[in-house]
This record gives sequence, structure tokens and C-alpha cells, in this order.
Amino acid sequence: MVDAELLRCAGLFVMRDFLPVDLCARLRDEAARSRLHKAGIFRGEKILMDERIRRTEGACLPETLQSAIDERFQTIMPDLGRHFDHVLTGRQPAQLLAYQRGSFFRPHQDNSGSSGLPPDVTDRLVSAVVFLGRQTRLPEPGSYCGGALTFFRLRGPGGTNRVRTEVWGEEGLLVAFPATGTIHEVRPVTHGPRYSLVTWFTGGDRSEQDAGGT
Ligand SMILES: O=C(O)CCC(=O)C(=O)O
Ligand SMILES: [Fe+2]
Repeated sequence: MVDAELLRCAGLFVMRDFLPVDLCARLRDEAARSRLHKAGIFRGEKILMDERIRRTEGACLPETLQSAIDERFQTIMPDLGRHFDHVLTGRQPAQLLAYQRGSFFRPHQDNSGSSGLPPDVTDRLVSAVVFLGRQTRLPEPGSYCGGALTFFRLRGPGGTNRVRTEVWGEEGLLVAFPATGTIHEVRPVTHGPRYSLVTWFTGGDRSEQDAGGT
């Protein structure tokens, strides 16, 4: 369940079927087979494992699937840049994430701009999340429950301020948002696993480029 219009109205970039269902299924299979490692959070230069804030695991993204994913992200880069008023020139390697029952990621922004963070974080301009599975209210074969990607204080229709906006996963759905200032969380998964791909686009402001151009 995603009200794409609502998210668009709040300035997010939404694309259904960004990845084809067969590619989503292959990625889920790979993640299920892969050795998983605990994913951390940045505190200054350090990566901290704090399971009160984030309980998520990372899986290996096989090279055989990497090029298909890169190609898809590459195609939307100009549109994303226009949408968020940036000149996007690069992208950080996509991460394949696995959330088992009980996993979550508490409210955070992907680039808080705090001093002392490594360039990997401060370079992030636009965050993109791709859902590889489907969220349902009750367990169904192949679905997950809980785990809504929840945004806080998004602008609503008519300039209202929505307290919370939930995005329920659909296979292949992409949601992109500014890496700085967009507070979001992954609600606890109650039936899993939930799989997603995340990546960050980098580059510069349009205005900076215009000022520098001749
Ligand atoms: O898995 C998701 O849906 C989002 C993950 C996330 O917010 C992050 O990795 O920063
Ligand atoms: Fe995030």
C-alpha cells in the first residue's frame, strides 16, 4: 500500500516497477543464500553496531546482478537530478539489506551533515530505496509483515504537515528522497524476511554548476 501521489506531493520521487519482478526474485534468492553481516550506523568516522538503533543485516550483492542494477540506476539519474535540483554525477555501490523478524532501523537521516562524518556520508545527496518484496497485513507466501518505510513530517496536500507517512513495499518500487533532512525509519518486521536495496547519489548543486560554467 503506497499512496504514490501523496509521496510525490511531498516532493519524493516514486517509480513503480523500477526493477522487474524476476530481478527482485533473484536478488531475494541471493540474499537468502548469502552470508549476512550486521549493518552499523555512522558515529563520526566510526561505524557503530548499536542494536537499539539498527537491527539490519547486509548481504553480498553478486557481480552477475550488479550490472543490471547499475544500468537501471544510471537511467534515472538525469530525472532524479532534475527532480531534486542537483547535478548528479555518481552513485555509491548499492547495498542489499535483509531484515529478519524483529529487525528495524530507528528514525534517522542518511546524511545528517554533522561534523566529523566521513565523505561517504557527507557526499550523499539523494537516497534511493528499492523494495524487493511485498508487505502484507497478514503473512502470505513470499510476503513480509511490519517493516513499513515510515517518513516523518512530510509536507502533505495543501501545505499540511503529515506526522507519519508509511510506505508498504511492492516488488520493484523505488522511492527516492533528499539524503539530508528526510527523517525516516524501517518499522520492526513482524514476519520476514524483508529485503531492500539502498544506494546514494552524489554530485553537486545546480546553482554551483551554473556559477562555475562559462
Ligand atoms: O531498507 C530500507 O527500506 C531503508 C534503509 C535505510 O533507511 C538506510 O539504509 O539508510
Ligand atoms: Fe536511511
